[in-house]
Parts: sequence; C-alpha cells; structure tokens
Amino acid sequence: MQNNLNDFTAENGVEQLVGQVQNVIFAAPDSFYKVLAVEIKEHSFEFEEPEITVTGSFGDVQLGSVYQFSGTLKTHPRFGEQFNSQQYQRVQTNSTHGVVQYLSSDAFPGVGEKTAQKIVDALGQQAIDKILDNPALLKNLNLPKKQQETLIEQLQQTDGMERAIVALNNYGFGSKLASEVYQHFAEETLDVLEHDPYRLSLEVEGVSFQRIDQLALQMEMDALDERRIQAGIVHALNQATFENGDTYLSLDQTRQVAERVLMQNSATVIPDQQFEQALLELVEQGLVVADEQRLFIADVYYAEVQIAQKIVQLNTQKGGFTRSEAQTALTQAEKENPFPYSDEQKDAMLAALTNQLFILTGGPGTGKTTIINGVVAAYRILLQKTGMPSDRIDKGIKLAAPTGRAAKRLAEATGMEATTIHRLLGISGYGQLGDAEIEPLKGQLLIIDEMSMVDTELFSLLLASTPAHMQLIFVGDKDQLPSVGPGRVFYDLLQSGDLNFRELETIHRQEAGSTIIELASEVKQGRLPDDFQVRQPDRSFFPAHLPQIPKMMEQILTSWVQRGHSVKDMQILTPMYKTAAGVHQMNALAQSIFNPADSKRHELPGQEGDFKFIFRVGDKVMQKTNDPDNDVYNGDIGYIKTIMYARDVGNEIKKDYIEVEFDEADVLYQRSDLINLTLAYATTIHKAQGGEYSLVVMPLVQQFNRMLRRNLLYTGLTRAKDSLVLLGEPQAYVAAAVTPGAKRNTMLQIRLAAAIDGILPKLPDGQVQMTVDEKEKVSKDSKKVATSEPVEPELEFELTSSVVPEPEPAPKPESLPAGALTLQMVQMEQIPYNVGMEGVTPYDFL
Ligand SMILES: Nc1ncnc2c1ncn2[C@@H]1O[C@H](COP(=O)(O)OP(=O)(O)OP(=O)(O)O)[C@@H](O)[C@H]1O
Repeated sequence: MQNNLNDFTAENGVEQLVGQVQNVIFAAPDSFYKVLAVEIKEHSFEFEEPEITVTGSFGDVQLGSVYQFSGTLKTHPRFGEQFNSQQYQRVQTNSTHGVVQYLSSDAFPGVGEKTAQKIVDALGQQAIDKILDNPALLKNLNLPKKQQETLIEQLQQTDGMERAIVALNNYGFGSKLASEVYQHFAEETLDVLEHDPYRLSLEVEGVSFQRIDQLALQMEMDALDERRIQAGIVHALNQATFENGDTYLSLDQTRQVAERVLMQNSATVIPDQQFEQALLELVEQGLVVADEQRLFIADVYYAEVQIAQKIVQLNTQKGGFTRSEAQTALTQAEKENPFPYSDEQKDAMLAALTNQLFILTGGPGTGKTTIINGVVAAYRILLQKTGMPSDRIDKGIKLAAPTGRAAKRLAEATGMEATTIHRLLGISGYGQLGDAEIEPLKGQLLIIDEMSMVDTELFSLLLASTPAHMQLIFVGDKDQLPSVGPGRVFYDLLQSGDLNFRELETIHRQEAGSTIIELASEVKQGRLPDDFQVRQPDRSFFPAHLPQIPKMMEQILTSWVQRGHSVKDMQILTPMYKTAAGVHQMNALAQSIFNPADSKRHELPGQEGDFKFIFRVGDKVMQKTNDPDNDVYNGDIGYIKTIMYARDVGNEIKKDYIEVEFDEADVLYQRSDLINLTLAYATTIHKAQGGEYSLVVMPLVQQFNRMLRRNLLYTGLTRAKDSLVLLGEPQAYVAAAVTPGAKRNTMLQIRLAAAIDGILPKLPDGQVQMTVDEKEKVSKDSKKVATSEPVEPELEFELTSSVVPEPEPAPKPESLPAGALTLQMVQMEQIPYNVGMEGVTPYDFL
C-alpha cells in the first residue's frame, strides 16, 4: 500500500481514507456522481463503524477493489456521516484479489473461490510463481490430489497467461473478459495493455472505450494521442451503429459525439486538425469508410452495399415456375386448405411462387401464416411434378426466423421444421458476425419470418450464403419496431418500391369480439379508438399515475394467479428498465407474487446494471446475448430448473451454478455467466419482439417520454394473443400513438436505387462476404491472375463545427388526429387521480 498507517494522517485539513468498494448505492445517470458503500481499511479521522458512505465524482469504480480517497467527513442532515471525496485513486497492492479471482476462474476446473483463497492465504500474492517454482508447496495445504494436479498442470501449461490475467483482473477486468483479452493478444497482452491500451477497446468485443480511456489516462497517456482520438471516433460510430441502430453518422455528428465521448474523462479539447488526421488514419486502415459526408463502421458499410447488390440481382430473376404452373398448383393447394384463399392472398402467393425474391408485409391476422403454408404446399406440388423425391423436397424447403422464440412459433404455425437464422447459417460462438465462416445453404426455397427483426449484418450474411438458384421469401410486419442491431432492413426493402412485394390489408382473424387487432390497426394509423378506455371482452384499460402502478400491477398479477393461470402465459411489457413501472421494479414485484422467497430453496445473486436481484428455482428468466454454442439466443425465455452451490453433494463441477430449461436445451450458468441471464416476468417491448403471449400487461406513463412511439406501442399490443391489460396515463398512450418511430440513418434505400442503376460503389477485395466455396474459388483464381488495384480511401470533408451538441430534442408528435385529441382531453378528467386504489378494481380483466 502506498500509505503506511503511521503516516496516514490528514494533510491541510484533507482527510484520507483507504477502503474496499462494497457497493455502488447510487450512480447519477448523467454525471459521474456516485454514492459508494466502502469497507474501511485505514482512515485518518475518527470513525467507529466498519463501513462508510463515500460520495463524489467517480469514473468506473470496480466493486471489490481498494481505493484511496482524499476529502472531508461531512454530516448529511438525513444520512448522517459521509466521506465526501475530492480525489481518489486505485490502490494496486490488493492484487491477492486478482490471484483469487484467477485461480477460481473457469481455467481451473474444480477449484472454487474458497480453495483459491486458501492457497493465496498460505502462499501470498506470489502464489502462482511459488507453485511454479516448487509444486510441492501445494501438498502442505491438504488439497485433494486431483486438485493439486489440475492446478500444477494448468499453471505450467498456461505459462505466462496467468500473469497477464492477474494483471487484467487487477485493472478491474472480470475473469471472462480478461481471458477474452488474453485469447486475442496472447503473450503480447501486457505489452499492449501498457503501451497501446486502446487496441483493447478496438479489437476485443466487450471492452468498453470508457474503461480503457480511464485506464490509459491514469497511466498518463496524452489526451491528444492520436490512438486515443481514433478509439473515441470508433466508439462514437459503434455507439450509433450498435446502440442506436444507425448505419452511419454524418461527419458533424461523428465529430460531436466523439468529442463528447473524449471529454468525459479529460477536459482537453481536440483540435479540428487532430480529429481530421485521426479520422483519415482510420479510413486508411480500413476501419471506417467515408462516403462523402457520411462515416460508417467498415463492416456495416460493406454489408449495406452487398445487400443492395444481391437483392437487386435476385429481384430481376424469375422464379423456377411459370404463372400458369403456379396457378394450377395453388388451386390444388387451396383444396386442402380449410377455407378458400382471398384474392389478396392468391395474388401474393402467385407473386411469391413466380419470383426469385418476394417480400410480404402485413399486420396480425392478415394471413401471413396462411400464405406461408399455401406457398409451401403449392411449392411441394410443383416440385413433385418435376419428379423430385418427397424427402428431397422436404429437405429443400427451409424456414427460419431471427430468434429461437420466433422460430418456434413459425414451426408451430406451419407444422414444419423451423430454425434460427444463426443456426441455419451454422454460426457458432460469440464472435463478430463479420468473422463468421459461412457455408452455402442447400435447398430450393427459403422463407424468413419476423423479418423486421433482422439487422443489416445478419441479413448480408444470410444473402451471402444463399446460392443463386434459391428462391427467397421474406415475411414480416413493417410497422413493428426495427431490429435491435444496425439498420431497418425490412422497412428499407419495402420502401424502395422497386422490389417484388405485397402488403396485406385485410384482417381475417374472426374470433368473436376480438378487439386487440382493431386497436393495433388504429394505432398503426396514429390514433386510439374512441372506446380505448371502455372494457372489451379481450382488453381493459386502468388509469393510473406512475406511483399507483406497482399496487395496481400487484392486483392484476394476484388475480391472474388466483384464477389458476400460469406465469408462462403472462408477460409484462414495459418500455424501459428504470422507474416504478420499469422492467426492474416490475420483475421484483412479479417475482414476489409468482415465486416468493422460501428459506429452503437455493438462491444466487443477479445484477443488471446497478439493479440487484436474486435468482430462485422456478424463476422465469431470459438469455441476454446470442449463444449459438448452447443454442440460446438473445431474448429466449426459460425457467430455472436447478440451483446448485459448490458445496452441494453431487455437484460435480464444484462451483455454484444455475441450470435453466429453455425450449431447445437446458443451459448451465456459472456465476461468471450470470451476466447473460436476467429475470423475465417483465421485459422491454424491444425484447418481446417475435414473442406472443396469452396475456400481455403493459404500463405506459408519461415518464417514458422519449420511448413513447407508435411502433413501440404497436409491437407491445400485438404480442397479446387472448387478453390485453393496459394501465397508466391515457395521454402517454395518445403520445405513443401519434409519434412516429425514431428515424435511423441508413443508406440501404439509396444503395438499392444505385444497384438498380448499376452505379453501386465497388467492394474492395477482402470485404466481399463470401461463402467457404466462393472463398476457395477466389483463392484458386487469384493464384492465376493478380487482381484488382488497391482502393484509395475516399475522404472529402470539411470540419464545420466543434460545438458539443444539444441532446436530441424530444420527438415531435405528428399533429393530433381530432379523435385522439378529444380522447386526451375528455378522458383525463375522468381519471381517479387521488382516489388511490379503492377507485380501481382491475380484478375482472378477462
Ligand atoms: N381467406 C381467409 N378466410 C378465412 N379465414 C382466414 C383467411 N385467411 C386467414 N384466415 C384465418 O385468419 C386467422 C389469421 O390468419 P394468419 O394466422 O394466417 O395471419 P397472420 O398474419 O399470420 O397472423 P399473426 O401475425 O397474428 O400470426 C387464422 O385463424 C386464419 O385461419
């Protein structure tokens, strides 16, 4: 430790405190202000308690790490004595923590945290070196023989790795991320970390720019170092692309966002010339593409160009069958169908059968599944006529969807096999899509459902793997939210107007009294029906302000349980994570009703952002990332089957774990994997895309402000199959209905037009997404002839502004339709704002 207890005294009235951060009690969303719970190790002032509250401005503080704080002890009128920190720094000496973390990581199967601590207690911070020098030391610790052997073998095998990982752990990297960093840089890890740290954020997914920036500045790297500015620019573009869904930023936007990002940790202003130079370098390196005043992450730029190229190529090809052949097959298929097809449906099916590429959009109940079934039936008939054996026909028809849940629904609706797009393409591992090895698909017909969820990168990969002869049908609902990932591919394809597509208008769902679909189609047109608040057989509305929502939700869920319904058929959908009506609070509430605490059952802690919760056996949970290796994908819902503690008899891996039962597979999560798992009684509406539930309960209040958009409300409503319970403020619903979805910067429509005119930008070699077969062919060809010239980076811009931008203005609602305005004014007067829950009885919502 830098300070010895003896000279640990206040200087010039500034007190000193060294302590280990136990918890971040509060973190301001828009500044670095935090309130920390700190276990005291040393202090220069009088204080009797073992723990103290520390307030101040802190960057990315690491739980469990030790910091030295300089500041003053203050008495807060409500919270009592607190340490107000003006300066802080991390104390590096507590590296035993890193060694324990490393030894108990997945690299040493069978070694848990307790054993790791025992080793470090006995051998100290240099434990690893000591064991490597003298393996016999482990014998004195009474560890089981098998454990000793594993430890020695692994340590010897990994040689320098442990030093790198321990160093990374001490810099605050968790074990999993630390090993990903090591896998990427291998023996160069420490060198890169110390001399070129921004490479970590540029090259390893999951290492944030902010974390590296704080680290680098602490290591006294120059705030104007070109590598820092480059990393800031890439971070700005990544944020726009992978968080906001844009495929590019304008030059001005990039400058503004990058500046904001770079100034979070240092007040140094980046001069225009240096920004420009850093950007030029990125373009020359091929990480960023500049197209006039637009800047793209290179992979996304190439993906858009490649999509346009392939789509236009396919769109000009006729399908394998003539119109009269298709017509005959359809007539035959119709005979097998329980009802005759409508003209609109027949027209769409004929277009699907006679074109190589066909796109279908329609709201719920308009007959999309009917068309998929009809096309498949007719397709079978057509192939049978060519003499193809029926097993080959079945294998040649592929159905897929972007998520496991959507694929399962597609399989149920069609009675055929359906899979995720990832699985169809054979993508495995967590790696970036751009690096995926893709196999060409086999078969004649490919139908993708829930196409609105497919993003630019995945779509480009999908197209790259479809052979020229394969017929493609893309089905979706253009009014739903766009993909979570970059772009709004489905919307752009339809909007281009030049492709073979049909939009279904007529609703066919006939169930008596079903008003959810009517509500959805009103919302689609930017208004709410006059009977919005009037109870219908399948939907109800309960007025409430934000503070009333938890109580009302409790009544709704309790009533659901009392009526003998299962949690499986119910889903709370809400726009955001925070607030009393957000995902976190709703989950905690629903868990207390559906799966309350029980001292006999095992529990493990979970955390999402700064929200802490617990996992219990029986909990409804959701996977948060794509994990093709385990066949679980972002948004998949499962139920906790088992929770095992390391000490439990029969626990073979000797580590705490949770086993979750998903539709496709059971998946095991050790503590370090729990970051990929969360409670799922409530989810965001975004995460619910592609899912369908018997009952949807949706709270909307004006506090959700920016999120209140038409496509969000529409997506939420259309997830309800039988019953819909809406609660909240009517004006929040009106605001959502009248406000169009957020705009995304995408270039796909322009690229499609350019591809049609034959003036698409040329893709440089190495950037064309190719299947394994194509790659082999190119590599053979390239041995014969030296090919294309290197492409000069294009960069043509002028810096116009260095002003930090104002936050994006709140979305402007379109002018209110007359009906909606009346509703807003009249209904608001009727809300029992002050009557509390007595005035509202949401018991009979079914
Ligand atoms: N032409 C028709 N005549 C009578 N009933 C029809 C017709 N077309 C579809 N239906 C019925 O309407 C309902 C909705 O059709 P379908 O499931 O194909 O729509 P969808 O667009 O796939 O709906 P969702 O997106 O909600 O799953 C089904 O019960 C279907 O049997």
